[in-house]
Amino acid sequence: MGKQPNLYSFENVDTQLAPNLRKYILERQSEAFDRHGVFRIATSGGSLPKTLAKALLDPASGSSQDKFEFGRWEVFYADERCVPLDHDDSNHKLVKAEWIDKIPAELGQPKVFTINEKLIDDPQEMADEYEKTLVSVFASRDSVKLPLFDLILLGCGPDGHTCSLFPEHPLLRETDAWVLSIKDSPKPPPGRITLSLPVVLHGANIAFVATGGGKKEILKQIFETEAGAKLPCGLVNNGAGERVSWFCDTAATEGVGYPRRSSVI
Ligand SMILES: O=C(O)[C@H](O)[C@@H](O)[C@H](O)[C@H](O)COP(=O)(O)O
Repeated sequence: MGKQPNLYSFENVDTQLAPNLRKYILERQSEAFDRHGVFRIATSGGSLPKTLAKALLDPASGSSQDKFEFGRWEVFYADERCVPLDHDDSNHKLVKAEWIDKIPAELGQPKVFTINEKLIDDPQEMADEYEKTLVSVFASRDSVKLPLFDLILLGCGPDGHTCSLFPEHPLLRETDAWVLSIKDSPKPPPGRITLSLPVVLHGANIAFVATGGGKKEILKQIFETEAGAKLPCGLVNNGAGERVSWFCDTAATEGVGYPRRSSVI
């Protein structure tokens, strides 16, 4: 398939998608440790954290020799809602409840970079501060043009959005800032911060997780139409090519003509 994104499609999420996603993430972890001794990931919210939890923590998903070393992970948010960290709309609250809080002590604890909840009324200020956090971790903006995440884990909205980058929104044209704010998100809540498209495209690896029949129409558009290629998910596919992998179930890929793979090699 050359420089094209990989589209993996599995009959079953628990017994097939999760173990394959586990294998994929273990490989990315090992590459990252070789690269710089830590594994830097960014994650979205939505339905992703629940599926991710199955890949990361369900013993049925892999052999005991293959271990995640969470103590060497740094976890960032690809997008976050401007709400307190204990609010039901918080992506951090969801991610924490789904897997971070469930990590067995012997596997270590990741370092998690949350938003500053004191800034929830000022999304731009929050985005600027989160960008400063990235700058402090990924070195100065002067020397590093874009932060290099080892893995960016994303969802795909029914309208083709990803992170909090929505179709035809002016934020898609932002080329300077690493972290952007949005006050008019079509998906509630309206105030959010998000990684910019150039930061997402720069990721060493980008994985989408999209499951269920509710995703099939948008996947057909993204993979098969010119209009779909211009949606945020399509822009990631086109901009990052073979660094992009989609982990889907057959309900989501039904009718998609693009070549599908059934296991991570
Ligand atoms: O804050 C959010 O809403 C998410 O981070 C968002 O980017 C999500 O990943 C997509 O909307 C897909 O969500 P679903 O997987 O629930 O459809």
